[in-house]
Amino acid sequence: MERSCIRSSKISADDAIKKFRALGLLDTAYHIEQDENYVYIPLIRHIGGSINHDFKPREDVFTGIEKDSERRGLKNTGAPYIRLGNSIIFKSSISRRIVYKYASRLKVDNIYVETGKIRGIKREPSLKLIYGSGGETIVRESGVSYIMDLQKVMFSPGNINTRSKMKFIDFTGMVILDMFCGIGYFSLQILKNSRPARMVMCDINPDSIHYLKKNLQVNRIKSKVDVYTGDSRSVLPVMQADYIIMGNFNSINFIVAALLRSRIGTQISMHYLTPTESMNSTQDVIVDIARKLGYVIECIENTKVKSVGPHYQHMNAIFKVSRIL
Ligand SMILES: C[S@@+](CC[C@H](N)C(=O)[O-])C[C@H]1O[C@@H](n2cnc3c(N)ncnc32)[C@H](O)[C@@H]1O
Repeated sequence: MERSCIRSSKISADDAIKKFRALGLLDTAYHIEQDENYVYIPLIRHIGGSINHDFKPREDVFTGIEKDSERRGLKNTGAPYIRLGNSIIFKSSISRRIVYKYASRLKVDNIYVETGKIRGIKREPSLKLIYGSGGETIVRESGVSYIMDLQKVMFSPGNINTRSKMKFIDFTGMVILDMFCGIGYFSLQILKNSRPARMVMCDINPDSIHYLKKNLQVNRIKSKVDVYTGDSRSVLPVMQADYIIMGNFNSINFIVAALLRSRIGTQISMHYLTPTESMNSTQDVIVDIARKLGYVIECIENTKVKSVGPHYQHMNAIFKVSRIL
């Protein structure tokens, strides 16, 4: 259905959505949509700079299912779920008798229910398959296909902006180290859009490495890549990287391994979890830790990725090594 909307670049979409929600202009009856380059934010009316876009109404799925289910006296319709490619994940249990309706209306192959938290350092999801045969899910995002088994490896839809941001940076000719590569969340965007001289990738979860290798093939990556399975503090080779990606909430515990593989000018993109009240100061603590280890680093960017629960923030800071003492 044609609606007014603001077309935003992926990098600024989060801020724009927040702004229009705060102004009461976001039309929540429609899905926010995206294509290769832009995010389309539905608005309740025309404003300066808005354009028309064909949106899918949110109610389609729910109204139909709710009507059917009410007639049959069934509960938990309209339960929150997230969609990842050809699969959906319900946050809480749902009557098995209406599950197939979601499958047919949303045209998905697999339906899972979250049974607990993401487990351990390998970040293994706790998902129960309640519809379909499971196995591989394919998520297409910003021109990259991510293949994975959602019961074996995690995929955070909330990190979309940080992943797609990678495609706007030119990494041509650089040596990149991805210390927690997973299935290639960040590095596939880089490899698809730039031609680094070398990409060294590591993850401790063998299932992630299995899907990473598959994703490198499916996305026809031609650059030189070296893949390591194990703890990035112990299995990584001696090297000097131009850019280091640390996509792990505990990256602070890996700072020695990262600094040892840096040189003057290296940029380190570090993800970390911090209490909300420290979200603008934790980066200074990291600078101090590096200093004590003999590395002068400066924080050149510190951005919020997403809120994690009511009191914590997932942040991404970029540090530049300016001196080695
Ligand atoms: C939070 S996940 C990455 C999520 C991802 N950034 C996204 O966008 O969805 C962190 C990854 O670090 C890996 N990991 C944890 N400890 C590790 C270690 N010591 N060495 C290497 N990889 C590790 C996990 O297996 C997991 O794949």
